[in-house]
Amino acid sequence: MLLPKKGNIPTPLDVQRKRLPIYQAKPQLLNQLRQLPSAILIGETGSGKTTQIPQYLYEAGIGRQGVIAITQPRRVAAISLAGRVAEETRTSLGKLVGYTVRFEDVTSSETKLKFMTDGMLLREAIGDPLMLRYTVVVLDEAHERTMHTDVLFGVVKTAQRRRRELNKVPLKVIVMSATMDVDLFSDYFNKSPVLYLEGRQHPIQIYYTKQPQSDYLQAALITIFQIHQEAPPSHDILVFMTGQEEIEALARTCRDISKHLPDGCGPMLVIALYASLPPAQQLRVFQPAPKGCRKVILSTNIAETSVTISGIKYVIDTGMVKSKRFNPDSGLEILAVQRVSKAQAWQRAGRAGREDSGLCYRLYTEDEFDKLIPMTVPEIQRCNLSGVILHLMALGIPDVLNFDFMSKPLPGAIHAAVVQLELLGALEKKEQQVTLTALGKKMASFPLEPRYAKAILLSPDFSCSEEVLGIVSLLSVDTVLYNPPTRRDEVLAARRKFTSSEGDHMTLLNIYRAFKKVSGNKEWCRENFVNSRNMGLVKAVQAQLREICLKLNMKLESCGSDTVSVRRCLAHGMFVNAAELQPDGSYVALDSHQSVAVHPSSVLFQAKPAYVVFNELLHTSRCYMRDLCLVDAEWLVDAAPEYFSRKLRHAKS
Ligand SMILES: Nc1ncnc2c1ncn2[C@@H]1O[C@H](COP(=O)(O)OP(=O)(O)OP(=O)(O)O)[C@@H](O)[C@H]1O
Repeated sequence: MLLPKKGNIPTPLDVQRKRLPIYQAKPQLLNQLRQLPSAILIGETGSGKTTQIPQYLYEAGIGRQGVIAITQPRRVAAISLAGRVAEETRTSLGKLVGYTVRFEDVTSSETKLKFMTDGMLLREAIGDPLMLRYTVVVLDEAHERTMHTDVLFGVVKTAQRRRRELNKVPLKVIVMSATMDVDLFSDYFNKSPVLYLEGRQHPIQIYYTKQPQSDYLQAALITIFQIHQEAPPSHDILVFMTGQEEIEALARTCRDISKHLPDGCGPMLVIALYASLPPAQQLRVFQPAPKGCRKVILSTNIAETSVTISGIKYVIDTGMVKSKRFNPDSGLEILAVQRVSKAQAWQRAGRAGREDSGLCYRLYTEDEFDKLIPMTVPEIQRCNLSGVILHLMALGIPDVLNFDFMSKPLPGAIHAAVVQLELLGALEKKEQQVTLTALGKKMASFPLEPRYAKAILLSPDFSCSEEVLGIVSLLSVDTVLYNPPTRRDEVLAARRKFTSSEGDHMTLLNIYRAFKKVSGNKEWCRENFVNSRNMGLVKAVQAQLREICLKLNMKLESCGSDTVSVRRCLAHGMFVNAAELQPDGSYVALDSHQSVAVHPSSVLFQAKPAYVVFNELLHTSRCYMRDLCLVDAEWLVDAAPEYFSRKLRHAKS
């Protein structure tokens, strides 16, 4: 039962639902959606697309034979939206309305409206490529163009076509966003009609800076406190920034400053929000601040789309985002801070004005805004594709190299991914035909990058599965260490106990072992600058990975103090990211021959070993390798003999 029975008194939520711009269009929308196999739906942020469309469909009996899936690029959105829709339908979460995200499934056999991350729907499709459980798939926030969303577009389109051919229950596809390239989407989904939703509920005032800002963090800090001094305390602030370290640092500064404000300035509750926070921690942003206290949320782009955080009146947009870029010539993926697109800027502004009128301060000039690219470049055109290709092969897509991508990956990127997967032993090429090997099939069972999956799968050969599982779990979480700049000497002293001359992976493993020895004792974590929340998440990830290993009948052993075995195993998984020390003290990435440097945060910053493997490249003033592990050249040659005999010779010549 979704709407109140006749005679029931409408609740404030019912009243709110009816005030949404989408409500006016409901009969007409349902009429069209009932007929159309696919539709593109465009409506302003906050018009009610995500929360209402699934309910409207269900109420009207559309797709009732199965489940209506609503995908979101981010888990925090999937969880909070499911909560909101459950509330609106007056049902308990997990019954009629549920959600599925990595590590969490809050659904039951009764669930008909299922919010999920696009990655989860993609994983489900491995076991059920026709998606027979679902009658409708709503692809929300399609403009985000994450790797998963783009692959999902193709997978959903294929499932829809195959179901028609096989005379199965049809699959309805609805693609939604406030900001997208409608022609591109419409063409891709067989010239689907585009439905436009008129109007927005609350106005949003946009302000630009008069001059370009050289230091957006400083500008953000000043803006936060200007608002804090002038606006009523119930008006909360949401600030968009680029990453965890920056957010934690600004949060500390805000907390410090807010202790010394003049009388008349109320208290401030500063909350950080970024992807690697444990889910419970992320959901704190949705709780109201105590009365008289202003909530200031410092967030990465994870709060950019779909979420409604009640109380937010002000949005401060630094205009910057940290995202990946891929160079298919070098095969290297780089994480870099860059300007947002116009679509992202509009989404950010759209987080204000959800419950009332809002204000958005853009910390850049109007001229700078005009120069932003209109749409975010799809991830598929700027990331390493090896994970996607592996996934598509596991889905049984016959001709992966010619997969029907909405936007074609860069020429060379697919080739680079295939070469990488061949090197890892996941694919074989026979007469132009690429097939998944037995190892590749196993690699695809892990929700991890192929190189980590490979290291885990090889770990029984080195009798070090427990250690490798621990390390991969540690790497799957943003950071488990606190590095407060004001307490640098204390941090260094505390870290020294765990520092391994064998590199960052082994150092992290030492810390993780010590953490487990004291059973995660909070006091110990504080003294050692360890983030106990993130460590808790590491344990959860490890448990999930262990479960997958057990399903694959792997023998999980610990190698105790034999760290050489662990490093050998890592070298076998991560050899594509290897670098060699040059006579002049610099490093060269062996795959691309690009010049790279050791990041100052690495324990190997001073040591300069001859060979290392690294996790990722970070591009700031230079191209830095982050998270390094000391390896022997012999192990690299062992891992990929032909490849390294070529590479090492080339690097030396
Ligand atoms: N968790 C919530 N708490 C309070 N109000 C909410 C919540 N979720 C949604 N709303 C209300 O419902 C409105 C519509 O939200 P909905 O997410 O459906 O919009 P949308 O059109 O999908 O926007 P967007 O494109 O920004 O995701 C919001 O503007 C807000 O007023």
